[in-house]
Amino acid sequence: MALTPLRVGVFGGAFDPPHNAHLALVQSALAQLDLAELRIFPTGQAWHKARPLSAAADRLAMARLAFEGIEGAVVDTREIERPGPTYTLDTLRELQRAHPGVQLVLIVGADQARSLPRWHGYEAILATAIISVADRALPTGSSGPFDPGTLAPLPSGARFEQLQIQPMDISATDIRARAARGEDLDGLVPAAVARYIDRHHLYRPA
Ligand SMILES: Nc1ncnc2c1ncn2[C@@H]1O[C@H](COP(=O)(O)OP(=O)(O)OP(=O)(O)O)[C@@H](O)[C@H]1O
Ligand SMILES: O=C(O)c1ccc[n+]([C@@H]2O[C@H](COP(=O)([O-])O)[C@@H](O)[C@H]2O)c1
Repeated sequence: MALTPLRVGVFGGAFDPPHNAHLALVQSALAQLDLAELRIFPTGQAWHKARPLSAAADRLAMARLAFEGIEGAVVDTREIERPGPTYTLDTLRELQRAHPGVQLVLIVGADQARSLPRWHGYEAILATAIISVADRALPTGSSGPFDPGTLAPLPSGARFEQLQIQPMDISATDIRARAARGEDLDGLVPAAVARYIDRHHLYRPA
C-alpha cells in the first residue's frame, strides 16, 4: 500500500513588513492544507521587484516576530543566506533534497499566482509543487478568484488548490507609506512588528 506523502507548505515573501494578511494566510494554510509544517521564506534578492528591499536582517527579525508563535510555522533563512537572485525553484529543489518524498505545497496570493509564467523555471515549479492560491482583494475593492485556466502555457499535470481566506485589502506598500507619514499601523501588522518598525525607524523619510 502506498503511503500518503507528508505535505510541507512553502510560503515566501519580501515581508517588508509582514502584515496581517500574511498572518491570516499562514493560519488558514495550517488549518486547511493538511501540512506537517509550513516553512516561511523571507526573500533574499527579489530580482522581480523594482525597488530595493529593506535590510534582510530587519525583514527576518519582523518575520520571526510575526510568525514564530504559530504552531507548525517555521521561519527559514535559506533564501536570505543563498547568494544571487532568489529563485523559488532553487528553494523547492533544496527542500526536496533535504526531505526526499515529501509533497511540497507552494502557497501564493492570487497576484503572484497570475505572474507564475514569468517565474524562473515556471514549468519545473509546477511539476514539483502543488500550488495553493489565496484570493487577494484588489485595490479597487473587487476580488477576482484565480483561475488556473488563464495561465498560458499551463503545463499538463500542474496541480492547484484553493486556500480560503477572508479577502483583506492590505499590502506592504500601503503600510510602508503609512509608516512614512507617521501613521498608526494598528490592525495592519502584529503589535510586535509595529513596535519593531517604530524602534528601528523603518520606512521613515531620510
Ligand atoms: N492582502 C493579501 N491577500 C492575499 N495574499 C497576500 C496579501 N498580501 C500579500 N499576499 C501574498 O503574500 C506573499 C508575499 O507577499 P509580499 O511580502 O510581497 O507582500 P505584499 O503586501 O504583496 O508586498 P508589496 O506591497 O511590497 O509588494 C505573496 O504570495 C502575496 O501574493
Ligand atoms: O522564482 C521566481 O522567479 C519568483 C518570481 C516572483 C516571485 N517569486 C517568489 O514569490 C514570493 C512572493 O513574491 P512577492 O513579490 O509577493 O514578495 C517570494 O517568495 C518570491 O521569491 C519567485
